[in-house]
Amino acid sequence: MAQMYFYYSAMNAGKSTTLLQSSFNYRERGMNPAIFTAAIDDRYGKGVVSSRIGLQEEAELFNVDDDLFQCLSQMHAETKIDCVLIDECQFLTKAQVYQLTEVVDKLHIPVLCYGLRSDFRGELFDGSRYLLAWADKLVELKTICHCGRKANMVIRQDESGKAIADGDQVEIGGNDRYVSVCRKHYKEALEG
Ligand SMILES: Nc1ncnc2c1ncn2[C@@H]1O[C@H](COP(=O)(O)OP(=O)(O)O)[C@@H](O)[C@H]1O
Ligand SMILES: Cc1cn([C@H]2C[C@H](O)[C@@H](COP(=O)(O)O)O2)c(=O)[nH]c1=O
Ligand SMILES: [Zn+2]
Repeated sequence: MAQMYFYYSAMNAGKSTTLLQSSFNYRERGMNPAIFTAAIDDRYGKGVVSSRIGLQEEAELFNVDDDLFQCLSQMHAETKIDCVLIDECQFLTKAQVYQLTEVVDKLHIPVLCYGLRSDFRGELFDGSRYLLAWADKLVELKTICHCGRKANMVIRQDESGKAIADGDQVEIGGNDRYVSVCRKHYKEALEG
């Protein structure tokens, strides 16, 4: 039976790498994965899933207004899709997470979503909120803080490296703007 998976972590934990490994795995068995990533995350150029380890693959883009059930139904009717892989799934809307559950329940295609659980303020992203609520399987991917503990929080830094407490939820960036840390060091960084 097809299921929906949410692979979540802080930044720099290997989410994109794991997605690209899954894609390779499907392809080497002669199957056809459909890969999507957020249009707003253009760090490596548009329409590509890219991991820090150097792997890359082309991807379809999702915008907040896209109906992913309609889009995937159409793609599946043209060429059979064996699984759906979504990177940066924290940027999905509530409606899109619902549409992806329809892909699982009506089209019987497994959907594997990869993304952040929480933002730099420790708040859930909308996509993550509904994936945590509706996914069949929740899988935590781990990265480590400078102290050796599991890093489950992310600090956003200013130009001088100081932790920022407030701001827009979405600000695209990489290791230059964000650092994954454990909860203890997250609190210490914000307390200054
Ligand atoms: N050259 C490298 N060789 C092996 N691992 C690397 C290399 N460069 C980065 N990494 C590791 O890759 C991981 C980040 O992978 P990535 O898929 O980009 O993460 P995420 O999508 O979760 O932000 C980190 O654990 C980092 O240490
Ligand atoms: C914590 C946090 C992150 N983002 C952005 C920054 C990146 O563009 C992505 C996450 O990238 P990953 O390495 O693939 O995990 O999300 C953001 O907009 N707001 C935040 O609070
Ligand atoms: Zn720590």
